[in-house]
Amino acid sequence: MKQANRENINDSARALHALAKLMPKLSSQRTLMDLLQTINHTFGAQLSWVMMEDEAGQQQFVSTGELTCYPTEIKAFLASTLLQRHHQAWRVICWKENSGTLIFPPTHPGHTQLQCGVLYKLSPQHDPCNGYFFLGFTQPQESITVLKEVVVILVEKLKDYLTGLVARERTAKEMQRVITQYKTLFERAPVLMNSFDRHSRCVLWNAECEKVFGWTMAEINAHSDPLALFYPDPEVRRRVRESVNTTPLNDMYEWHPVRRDGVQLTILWSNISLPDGSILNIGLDITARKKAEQQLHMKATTDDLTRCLNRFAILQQIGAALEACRREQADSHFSVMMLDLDFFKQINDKWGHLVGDAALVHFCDCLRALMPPGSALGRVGGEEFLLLLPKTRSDAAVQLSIALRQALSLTPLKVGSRSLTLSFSAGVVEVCGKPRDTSSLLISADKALYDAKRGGRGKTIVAVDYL
Ligand SMILES: Nc1nc2c(ncn2[C@@H]2O[C@H](COP(=O)(O)OP(=O)(O)OP(=O)(O)O)[C@@H](O)[C@H]2O)c(=O)[nH]1
Repeated sequence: MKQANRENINDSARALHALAKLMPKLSSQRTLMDLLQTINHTFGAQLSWVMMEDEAGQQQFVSTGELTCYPTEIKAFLASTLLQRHHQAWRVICWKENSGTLIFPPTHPGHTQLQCGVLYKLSPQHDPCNGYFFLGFTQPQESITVLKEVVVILVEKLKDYLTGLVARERTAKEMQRVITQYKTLFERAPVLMNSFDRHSRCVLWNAECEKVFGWTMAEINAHSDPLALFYPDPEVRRRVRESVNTTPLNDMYEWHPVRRDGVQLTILWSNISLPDGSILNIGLDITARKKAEQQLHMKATTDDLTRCLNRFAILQQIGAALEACRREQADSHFSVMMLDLDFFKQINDKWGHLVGDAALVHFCDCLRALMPPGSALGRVGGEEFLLLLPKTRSDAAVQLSIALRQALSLTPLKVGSRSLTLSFSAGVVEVCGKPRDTSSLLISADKALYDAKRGGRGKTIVAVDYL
């Protein structure tokens, strides 16, 4: 009897010693599986498991040891009549023998192998750490009642870890949810989003970027200077780099990066420099919108037949030239020439309306070929045109009209096998010093043109009254 008591005391001492050694290892840095393995190893157990349930009813089951067991077996065991009957009452239960018959079905090796076990109910329901802890042995444990007490102390300590674990998992889940949300937003947003680190390596490149530019992130990073793929001109690259701001801007800047196939795009970019030296770029591809706007502007300012400016657009340009002259800007003198095809009604009547149209186009083509850079041609009426010649004196304008007459006679309009030589009259107004307004300028040009017509057509007259 004394011998048995001494052995019991030794067992208790061993168990307490093991517990003391184990305590420092219950570090929150380890995984639950690691912890259970350490517990098994410390107490010489062949099975340990933890079954936990969170507020959402989601169960987590971790088991380790020489004996394998599954959540279904444990659930059935926990729901067993005995445990349910004592649902409220018990905190810790220990089985001295045949605990395997309670837990495992007869076909499971653990059914006969598992002898002793201690089951601990972690906390009441709805506690953040709600669940069960089990420690089992395949060998009979003389000191099982001592182990039961040791498990009580152990689990109290373990609970701190498990509570932390539950909180960490909840935070991790929430973070994962937020990350997934942002990732989805980043990936699927119909805006361009990318980021480059401080070594100019692309670290983020969303699906819209790949779709719009045609490059994958790997392809971009294979290039020594990824920015050069989009902006081949070093000067433009320098300006792009300079545009990066440390704070997000309300305004976005318009840039014209090149697509993989060489097509130039119009993108509105907001480039933000982040504290770690990386750059986040958010952009909007407005290439199609810009093109539509340009087409609309073209339509609103161009004459359909001759492709020169329409009345509204050429008068606007003449108005702007007068305005510059009014502000006495250097080199703001200019000439305006009003041109009108001679006997155009007869061309229509003799050759037909289509040939009349072709004559108008031919006349404009010949004139365009001679126009100095910066000048503008507009159609103001049926066969009447206005030519704006910046920094041009009236004698140079007259010379231009002479050159045009030569060109028209050298290259008559071909109509089948026949040729049609066009003739025109013109009135020139030179503007320098303090000008008047557009309408008085046009009246002067019109008068000069009228004089040219009355004087026999095919000539150019300079309006002297305007000078
Ligand atoms: N084919 C064609 N004819 C046009 C167009 N617009 C105006 N016309 C015609 O141009 C002719 C202009 O005739 P007029 O104003 O008498 O001038 P003109 O015959 O050139 O005579 P002068 O200017 O005095 O030399 C008219 O018959 C108009 O119908 C056009 O877009 N296409």
